[in-house]
Amino acid sequence: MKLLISGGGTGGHIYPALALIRQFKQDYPEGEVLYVGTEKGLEADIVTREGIAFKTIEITGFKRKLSMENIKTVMRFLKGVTASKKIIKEFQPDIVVGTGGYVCAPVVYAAAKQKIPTVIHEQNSVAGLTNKFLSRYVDKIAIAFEAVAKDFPAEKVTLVGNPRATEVVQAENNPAVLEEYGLDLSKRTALIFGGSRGARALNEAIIAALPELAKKDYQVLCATGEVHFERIEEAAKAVNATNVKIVPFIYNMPAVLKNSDIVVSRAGATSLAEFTALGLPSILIPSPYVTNNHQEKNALALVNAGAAEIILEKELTAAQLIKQLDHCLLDETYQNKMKQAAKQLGLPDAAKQLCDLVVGLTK
Ligand SMILES: CC(=O)N[C@H]1[C@@H](OP(=O)(O)OP(=O)(O)OC[C@H]2O[C@@H](n3ccc(=O)[nH]c3=O)[C@H](O)[C@@H]2O)O[C@H](CO)[C@@H](O)[C@@H]1O
Repeated sequence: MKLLISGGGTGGHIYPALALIRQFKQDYPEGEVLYVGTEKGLEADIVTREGIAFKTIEITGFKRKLSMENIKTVMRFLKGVTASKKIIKEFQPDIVVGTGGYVCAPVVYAAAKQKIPTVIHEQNSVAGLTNKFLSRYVDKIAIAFEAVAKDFPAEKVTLVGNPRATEVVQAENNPAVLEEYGLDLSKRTALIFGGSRGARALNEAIIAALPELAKKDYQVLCATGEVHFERIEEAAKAVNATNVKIVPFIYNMPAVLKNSDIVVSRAGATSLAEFTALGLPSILIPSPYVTNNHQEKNALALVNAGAAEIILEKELTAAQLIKQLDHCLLDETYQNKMKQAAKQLGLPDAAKQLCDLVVGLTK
């Protein structure tokens, strides 16, 4: 059986694809997989590290405003469809899956036009532009939040959750993983990251919080994203914050998540699926720069259940961040309540459900 999968731009679309691939390989050891992404997206780094066959096409996303750029984007989309058809012809997939991000638009569209069974996975509580476009052409739409069902044709929709949830739950627990980052295993640990590419506002708050954080008896691991890394690392050194470790990106996130006590992050859907699957308390700072403010909606699903706290970006200050961090980390009863509430929301068998849905279409 041959699975062609496409999705990318950011980690939130890539990691669910990788989790599906892992499940597929487990269930069908003879199966073949090809991943199609772009050269510029994070997938070019993340997918190739996993040793998965990887091909690229050239494509850019639509701007919301009418512009010359969009005319070029339409041209690139059509070129992308042609390139995808070529890849499909060579690989001869039995099924094609898209996990979001603009790269999967031409790939999944080309497959659907060639009558190959197609599935898209929507991670968010609001449909992304690419998935909305593709929903007309695909056979099935797998979703992770009940609330997004209304954005799609009802007869195509199945609730499966996010396959990355399964992956983090099944990942081997390595309690010593924090030592790789120079952290102390006996201390409580807060993990901080602004989605897969880092978030400027969160990074600025960290810089301002560093002098206070340096005095805490808990420790912090902060993934800044490539762009902001050096500046923050220097700021941590300047205040001698030895209990705060700064890295650009964490490649072994499942193990790190399993050994953190709390996480501070954006409210990307894949991250939230990980936190809830593991029963990990979180403080969420939704990105206000995303389609239909979907991260705030994602976040509120956790906040309303008592699994997370929220800080709106416009209210984010170093003092507010430290206040909430102290509360969640130091009040054990409260922390345990958050853990239980988070776990209740987790859908840890999502990868199996998605894989069965995908393979079921080929029969
Ligand atoms: C700005 C933007 O458009 N963001 C979207 C993007 O976010 P983004 O790509 O940030 O997505 P998520 O927060 O959902 O997922 C990030 C993924 O990257 C991993 N990770 C992150 C940092 C790191 O150092 N190492 C690492 O492995 C996380 O564990 C997670 O698996 O896709 C999500 C899922 O469709 C959407 O909900 C977000 O709104």
